[in-house]
Amino acid sequence: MIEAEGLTKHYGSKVAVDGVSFRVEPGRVTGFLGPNGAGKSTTMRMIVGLDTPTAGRVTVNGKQYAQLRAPLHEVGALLEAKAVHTGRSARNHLRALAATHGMPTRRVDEVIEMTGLGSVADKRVGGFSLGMGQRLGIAAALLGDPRTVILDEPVNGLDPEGVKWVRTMVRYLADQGRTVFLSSHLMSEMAITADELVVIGRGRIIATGPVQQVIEQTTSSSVLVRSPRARELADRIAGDGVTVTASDDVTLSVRGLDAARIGDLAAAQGIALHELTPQTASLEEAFMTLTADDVEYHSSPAPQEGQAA
Ligand SMILES: Nc1ncnc2c1ncn2[C@@H]1O[C@H](COP(=O)(O)OP(=O)(O)OP(=O)(O)O)[C@@H](O)[C@H]1O
Repeated sequence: MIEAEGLTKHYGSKVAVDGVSFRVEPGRVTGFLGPNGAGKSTTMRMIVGLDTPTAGRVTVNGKQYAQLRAPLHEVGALLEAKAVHTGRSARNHLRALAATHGMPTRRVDEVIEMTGLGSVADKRVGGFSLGMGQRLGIAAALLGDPRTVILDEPVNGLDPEGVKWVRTMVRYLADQGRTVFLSSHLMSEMAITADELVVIGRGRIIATGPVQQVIEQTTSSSVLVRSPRARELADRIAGDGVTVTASDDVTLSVRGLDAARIGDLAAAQGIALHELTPQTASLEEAFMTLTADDVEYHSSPAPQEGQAA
């Protein structure tokens, strides 16, 4: 279990993480989701003691990282998808890590097996593809058989097979009862991979909870309506809690009323409908809605939705 309380990090005048509180439970895959620069890496670095909080605290199984007696058995982390530039083989790289931390050599063979590195374990790490490098990073994170696994953007730059492998791996680790916390800036990926979400923007928590719940809370569905008397219909139904956007003379997008109610209201007015289609926002749209005000740099100004014509 990871618990953050009012966790804050300033770099000079820059507020990278701004009073975040959240819990990451064991036996679940928890996605840490946010746009670039949101504060994910900084938060993860604080969890494993690589950065010191300016305020607040974060604990793993009730203790701050520095207080853990055997940190590598408690927490394993893959923090940067950096290639290991070494002429060593993967096996020797892992053996060196294991020896440094007093772990048995047989554990190296186990993690090589777990991460599917068997066929390349004796090849030079310097020649590894990004995908193989990620597997090696995960193998290193798992060396201490940690109860908590933290992976920063583990699927970044991977091909579809590599992405699928990471997904299967984190599920396997969570099913073993471990706490699994992985970051991503991709909602679509997290929706498939994670059970729970912690969504962050500009250093602040925007949403937490089961994936489906976060999506439903964010996704405001609308109804596409076509009618030859669209403007008249818009005037009749727009009002408290109902937003009507006209894209042309015959087409409306209605929020705040379901399709059946719009159909009934139109029928009561004798207004013919040529189309009545519920629209559900995609996952990416839900994420964009969540983080719209929180991305550090907009590539272009966010479009404004117009009110009823
Ligand atoms: N060492 C540092 N010194 C100054 N500013 C930093 C430092 N590390 C991070 N920042 C800033 O803090 C903010 C949060 O960065 P962080 O890397 O934690 O975000 P992130 O969500 O992991 O994004 P990304 O996916 O782009 O890495 C950014 O504005 C970043 O520029």
